[in-house]
Amino acid sequence: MSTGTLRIALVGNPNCGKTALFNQLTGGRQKVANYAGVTVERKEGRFTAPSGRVLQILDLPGTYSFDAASPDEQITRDVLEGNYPGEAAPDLIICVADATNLRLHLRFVLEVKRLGRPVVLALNMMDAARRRGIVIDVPELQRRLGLPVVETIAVRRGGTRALVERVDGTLPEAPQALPDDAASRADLHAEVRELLAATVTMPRATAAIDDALDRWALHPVFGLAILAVVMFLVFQAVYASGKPMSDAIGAGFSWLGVHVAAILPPGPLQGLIVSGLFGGIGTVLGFLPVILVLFFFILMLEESGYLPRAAFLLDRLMVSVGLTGRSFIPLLSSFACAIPGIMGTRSITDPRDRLATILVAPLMTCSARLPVYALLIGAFIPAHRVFGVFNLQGVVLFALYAAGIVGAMTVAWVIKRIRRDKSEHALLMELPSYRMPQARDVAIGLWERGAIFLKRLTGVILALTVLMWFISTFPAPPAGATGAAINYSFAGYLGRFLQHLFAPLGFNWQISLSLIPAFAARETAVATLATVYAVSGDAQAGGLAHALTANFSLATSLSLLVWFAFAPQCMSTLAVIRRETNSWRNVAISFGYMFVFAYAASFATYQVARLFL
Ligand SMILES: Nc1nc2c(ncn2[C@@H]2O[C@H](COP(=O)(O)OP(=O)(O)OP(=O)(O)O)[C@@H](O)[C@H]2O)c(=O)[nH]1
Ligand SMILES: [Mg+2]
Repeated sequence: MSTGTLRIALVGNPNCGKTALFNQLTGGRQKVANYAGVTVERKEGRFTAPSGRVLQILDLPGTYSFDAASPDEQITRDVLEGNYPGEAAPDLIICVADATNLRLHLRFVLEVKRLGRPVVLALNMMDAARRRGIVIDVPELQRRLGLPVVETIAVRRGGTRALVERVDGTLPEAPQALPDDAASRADLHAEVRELLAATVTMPRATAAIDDALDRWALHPVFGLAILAVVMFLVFQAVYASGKPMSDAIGAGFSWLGVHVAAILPPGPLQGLIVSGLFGGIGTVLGFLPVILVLFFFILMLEESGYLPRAAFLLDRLMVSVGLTGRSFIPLLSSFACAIPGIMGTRSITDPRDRLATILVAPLMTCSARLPVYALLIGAFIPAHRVFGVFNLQGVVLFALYAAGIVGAMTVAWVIKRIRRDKSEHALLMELPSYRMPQARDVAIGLWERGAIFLKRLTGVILALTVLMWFISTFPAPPAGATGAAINYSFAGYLGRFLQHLFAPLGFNWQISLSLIPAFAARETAVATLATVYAVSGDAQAGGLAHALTANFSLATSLSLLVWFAFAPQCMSTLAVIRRETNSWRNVAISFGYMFVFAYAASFATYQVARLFL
């Protein structure tokens, strides 16, 4: 048996389970979800096969055809042909096909075969195929295709054994390379039909249970009602289950802070630990459960197969404002963070639709804003019941998310008005089968989210918080000063300077100051307010929420919530816009319109709220 690294690429139609296979083989933790276009970048992993040979596996974005139309499909094609910069063509291609949907997937298998490179076909999702009574004559398929064919179940432990054995053996012989042009591609349909007739017995075209569910989920009226109820319940659940856990953690840190303060000698070190670390970082950390609960629901939706249905339902609405149904999933990913959302737009073929989606994605409420929202809502919005069942705080949170969505639709509509090309593109989107979410995938997703949050917390947020503590504490007030010490610090001066700009929005100098680090990482606004009020001694009794109610009016707090809904989103998002669109102009447009939008909306909110509240 030969040694040395064998380089293997995983290819196939979107949503056939390539990434699930990759994770199973390499122990990786890449994102798996039940819709097309999850993977948009090449990802590499390796493992050692039983023979001792190292296998290097490349997970690639799904591809419908080599007529590569979208940027992510182009990557796949370049890698396979050895045209990807700095990378030789792979030694072996594992072509993955969804066994429940061979009619669609076999066509791509034939295209891959024409490349004339060694290929193994993995018939994945065999569990689902068997459940539906689909019978595949594997030896016959293998003979007709002239390629080794193995069955796999990527989501089951041991479900890839046959594949590993095949790949670990001798390299299959390369099929004959054939020219790849439009005329010969047309023949592929006939070839697929023949193969199917000879090797696959389908009891029925689609699963009866999917059809029954879709009659409701895709219904033009009930479908939308179901979608609205699902989203609304998610936010209620986030509030009902996440908030008590967050409060408990927050209370734990205040308690710790008080006790640690008693041990440490008074002085700057005590200040840094109590105000900066326990006050600032502890407060932000408290919001981890809220974030995880939200993601739990998003992951369940992603895995169940419901999301593409929602995209389908909303397509008409999205097209009418100048987006496409394809924008739905990137926009939904932006609830986590605009960065993966903007990268997810790579699966949108039309450059114009893609740019519109990139420009509005930052208006979706990212999880970094959740601590800011939760803090202000907790401090200012009473936990009344609405209609006896709903929590008013949950309703306000839902409204803020809705404001982001409505804002995005409005901006997209304006973009549509401005541009000259008004053509619309029909949505051709595959609806995957409904699936029970896999505990492992949900766990991986939650773990990743938690890790990202903690990494931010101990990295950029910690650094900014310490910096903010420093400028709030130094220079010390001059001898004989009468005001609070913080008024004489750098932070005091800087905050008061910025307040000139933000006073019309009802922001005091502390808020104005907190907007600066928030531009690097949203959550830091919370940490900064916590630190600033802790340094000035206001937050000691009753915690930050108490200090806020004592220092802000309800009008100010509403204005601040609105600001965070629309404000120019963080520096890293702007950097990704620059990278993905390769244009500084788009960065400037994005920053500029969001600043004006947020300023105007907060101004209106503050002035109106002041009149009525
Ligand atoms: N029942 C079953 N589900 C599977 C199997 N393999 C993958 N899945 C599910 O299929 C869905 C798609 O899996 P992914 O691994 O994200 O698919 P992908 O091919 O990487 O998709 P793209 O990155 O969009 O091209 C997920 O919901 C998986 O849990 C399998 O063998 N059996
Ligand atoms: Mg994938």
